[in-house]
Amino acid sequence: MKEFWDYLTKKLKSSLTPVSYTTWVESAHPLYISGNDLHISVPSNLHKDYWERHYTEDIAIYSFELNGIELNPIIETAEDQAKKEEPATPKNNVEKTTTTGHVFHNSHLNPKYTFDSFITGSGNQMAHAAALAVAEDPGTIYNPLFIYGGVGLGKTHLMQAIGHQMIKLEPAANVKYVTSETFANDFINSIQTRTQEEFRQEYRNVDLLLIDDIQFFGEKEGTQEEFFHTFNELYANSKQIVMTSDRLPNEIPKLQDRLVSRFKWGLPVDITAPDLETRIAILRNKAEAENLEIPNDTLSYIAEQVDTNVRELEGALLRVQAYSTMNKEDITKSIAADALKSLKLNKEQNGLTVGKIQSRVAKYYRVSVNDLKGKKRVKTIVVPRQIAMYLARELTDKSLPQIGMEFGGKDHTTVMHSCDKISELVIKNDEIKRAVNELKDELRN
Ligand SMILES: Nc1ncnc2c1ncn2[C@@H]1O[C@H](COP(=O)(O)OP(=O)(O)OP(=O)(O)O)[C@@H](O)[C@H]1O
Repeated sequence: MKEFWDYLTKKLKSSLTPVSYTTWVESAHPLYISGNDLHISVPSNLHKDYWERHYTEDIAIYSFELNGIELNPIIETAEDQAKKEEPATPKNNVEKTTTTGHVFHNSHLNPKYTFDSFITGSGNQMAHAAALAVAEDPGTIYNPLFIYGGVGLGKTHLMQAIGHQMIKLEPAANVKYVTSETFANDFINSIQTRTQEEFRQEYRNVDLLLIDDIQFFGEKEGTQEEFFHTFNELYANSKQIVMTSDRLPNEIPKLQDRLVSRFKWGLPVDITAPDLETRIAILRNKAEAENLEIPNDTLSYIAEQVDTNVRELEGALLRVQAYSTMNKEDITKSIAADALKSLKLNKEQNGLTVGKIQSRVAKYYRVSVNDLKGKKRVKTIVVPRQIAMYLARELTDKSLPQIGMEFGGKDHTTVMHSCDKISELVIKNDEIKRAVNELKDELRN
């Protein structure tokens, strides 16, 4: 089995890009041969699907080439194996390495956002595999691909990596990346300048359409209508569509049902916050790219300080770098601690807690803190409760579920809805705007 596996992987390696090889092949392991069946272990259903579609024939051909037997692959995930009685042989854990380097040029894509520079970990493994599958086989299986998750977790990076990879594999491919706002603005401009036909040509003649932050479509009826037709046209022509959002399609307020249902046709994959090991790997990769010499204990220290968001993690590294340059000292754990002290203080907002916010808001609106934490649905309590949640989100670094917990164990979607509602009212309603500003000033001092 080992001889065949070495033979197979060598063959596959010569025909795949390094990132495809690492993702699909290195993550798989042969388990055992029973009769002519070769059992292979893969990390997820996505990998399974990929192996079944791409390598079944290769395995038969190469096994025949090597020793005259046509092996038939049986691809299994850990779940499949757990369901069976057959004991699986232990897997070798192949460590994953990534390299930085490739830079491609396309006016809409950030050259840094490639698969090579994207570190995978438990929070994004599924999204990464789906993105790579789409880049290699656009418009076929996962169409549309819908990537969702919290702020700064790599959605844009992954989405653009699909664009780069597709251009790399198919240089003539027409790839278009836009934010949902740009799409909306282009559409409005086309109406004003009577160039709707050009607009349609531009958006409907692409091989891959990447639309970032689709949640902002919610408010815009006309744009949704136009996007509906763009979507249908691309879909009908088997062109790939990839979207990102901070939430699932059905959680986007005011998104038309027909779009919600279309967005669910393909595959929704989420990205969650990276664990400590992934954060360290991201920092190490970034440090290498910037030619920074940083000891491992210091990288771990920085990764421990910032646990919510990759953008902030990168910011922390830059801060440490700037601090060490300013003080003309090498980057060490103690330099990192000094550099991040102010960041920590800032984040703690001079001891501002959700509890404090609740008491101030309760006092302002002459309701009780228990009312804010409770379930009463009367307007005189609902609005202050929503404002308190909004301020907790704005002024502390607590996550949506953490805030929900402090409001009597409410769900994170309730907090999200409250924050959206108040963000909207702050623009439309002068009274709310005044209250929010006064409370913010009071709480900050
Ligand atoms: N897994 C990762 N490996 C390497 N870099 C990453 C990873 N995840 C995120 N980043 C980096 O973190 C930064 C923020 O990522 P990105 O802009 O893609 O997040 P996002 O989820 O689209 O955020 P937003 O919700 O604000 O649009 C980028 O510089 C990106 O390169």
